[in-house]
Amino acid sequence: MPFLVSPARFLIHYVTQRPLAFALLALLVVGGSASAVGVQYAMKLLIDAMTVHAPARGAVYLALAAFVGLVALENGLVRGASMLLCNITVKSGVRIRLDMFHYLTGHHISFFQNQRGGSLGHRVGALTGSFAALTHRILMEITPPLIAFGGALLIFAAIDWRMAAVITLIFASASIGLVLLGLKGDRHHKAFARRASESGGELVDLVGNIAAIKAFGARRREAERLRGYFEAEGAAQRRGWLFVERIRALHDVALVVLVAGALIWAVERWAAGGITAGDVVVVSAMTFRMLNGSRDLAMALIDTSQQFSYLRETLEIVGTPHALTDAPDAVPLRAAQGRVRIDQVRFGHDPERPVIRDLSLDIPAGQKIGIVGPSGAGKSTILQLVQRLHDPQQGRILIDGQPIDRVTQESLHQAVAVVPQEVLLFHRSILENIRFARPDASDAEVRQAAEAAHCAHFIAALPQGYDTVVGERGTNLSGGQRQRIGIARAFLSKAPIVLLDEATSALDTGSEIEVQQALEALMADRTVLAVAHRLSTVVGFDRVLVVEQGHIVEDGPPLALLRTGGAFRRLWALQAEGLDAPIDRSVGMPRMVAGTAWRMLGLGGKPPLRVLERQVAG
Ligand SMILES: Nc1ncnc2c1ncn2[C@@H]1O[C@H](COP(=O)(O)OP(=O)(O)OP(=O)(O)O)[C@@H](O)[C@H]1O
Repeated sequence: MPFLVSPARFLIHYVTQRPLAFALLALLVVGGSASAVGVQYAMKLLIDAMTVHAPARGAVYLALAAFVGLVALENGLVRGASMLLCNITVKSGVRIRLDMFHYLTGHHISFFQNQRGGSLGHRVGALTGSFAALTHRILMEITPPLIAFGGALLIFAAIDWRMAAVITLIFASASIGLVLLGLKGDRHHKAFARRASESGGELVDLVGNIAAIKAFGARRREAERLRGYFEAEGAAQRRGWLFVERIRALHDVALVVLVAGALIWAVERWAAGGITAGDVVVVSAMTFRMLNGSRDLAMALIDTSQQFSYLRETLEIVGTPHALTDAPDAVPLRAAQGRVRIDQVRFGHDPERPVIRDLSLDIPAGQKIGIVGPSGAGKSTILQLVQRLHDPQQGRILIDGQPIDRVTQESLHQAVAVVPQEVLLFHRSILENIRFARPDASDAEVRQAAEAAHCAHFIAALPQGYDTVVGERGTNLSGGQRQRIGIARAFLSKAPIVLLDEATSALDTGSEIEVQQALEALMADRTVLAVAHRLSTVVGFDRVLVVEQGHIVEDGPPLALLRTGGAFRRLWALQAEGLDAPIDRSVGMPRMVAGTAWRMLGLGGKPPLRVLERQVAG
């Protein structure tokens, strides 16, 4: 979005979205301010009509009618402007936040990893606030005193040009002096904004980690830590606030002196017969109004400048160009079969230090591939590359013959279902959470997916069944239940390609059996790439890749690899030692996994661990 590059373009973009409304608003503001000037002049006419030697009732009532009429007009126009501004601000606020949500969610995943979620949310809200504040300041606080000043100048010039000149000088020097002084306080306001963002982010972080706070009995300790943030924010706020109050006080002193001076001068001129009593009233009223106006104008200008710098700072973060975009001629992916081809791919988060080196791989549609290897070898990165979460520095990836960087990211993500280790759930009902994978799915389809993913049983036991709200990030469900909801989503999505990233490694024995069964059902008829630490979970797959330092060091059917005694065999031997370990010593559930592997191998009867070992060892 090009308008995110500068505050001025941001403002202009949203003002020009509603040209008629803003034009009408400007008319109302100008009309209201001009009426306010007219009120002052009508007051002079009224006093003059009353203080001539033989007052004519008609002239007095005419002036009175003009005075009252203008007061009513001014108030009517100002109220109309306020109501219209309220309407525009609310509508623009909705639009800005939706635009920002759309833009933000287009950022690369690493953008969010480097930001605090709470702080980003705060900033999106603040953009709306800045737009509202700036339109209000410019239209309601800067325009009226400028028009009042122009009108007053005309009236003063009609009475005495010297007075007009003096008043101009006073108004201009008071406004400019205040703005210059006020801008010196900018550092206080910036410090306050920074502290407020820090303490807001800290609070969001704490609420997000409430389970850890309770688990470690850290409420008191964290409240003390939070006190530090709040007090620092409070001190910064006090410094900025008091700075503004000192400027206001200075202005008040100047105001008293200047109003008194103008009034004495006007009275002297009246005594000398130079001006009328009405002139005296209008001079004193307008001087007072203008000096007050100069303070309001200066404050509004200072605030506008602060809002601009805050807006600029926010846009620099939120408006960062997207790192990964759809190609201009991108078309939706037509993924019917789910064949995946990785062709000479080289990728590194830092291009100088590749994580994946010259990786080539052809996965026919429907094939199930297990990716194993030591930690940090690049296994998850391969899955990320297939989802186009990163673009390789060299080579390309194709799905059903279409390069994934030439298709829309949305269609790609719809063709690839991911079941991660930690399934992310929304604070919504189970039904909505499963349906998230395909919003147009009927209730019956959602239920079918849940049944296929072995969820139906535990959902039926929940208080409101499918309508049960799962709690923030699904905390009301167990890890295994969350995992099966993730699998139900993948079922519902009908994606021909499924990526499993350590989908079972965090589960206990009981959960793993259910999840494993759900996964087996999901994998049927789909192309599967599964990263697994537990080798037994991939022993029934068509093919296993052993990845080391971004290379494929072995590729073949798991049993054949086990017999040849290479890298997979070595990894297996290492884990097989754990198979005989007692359950409570083992991490997870080796015995159960071995059982699953036994079934996957199509071997009947009881899966004795040593027998399994011997079987795969040939
Ligand atoms: N966002 C990132 N920025 C920089 N380096 C990263 C990032 N994510 C991963 N890496 C690095 O890339 C390498 C491969 O990571 P990857 O997660 O693919 O390994 P893995 O084989 O899946 O490991 P594990 O089995 O421990 O999950 C690691 O050295 C890791 O530190």
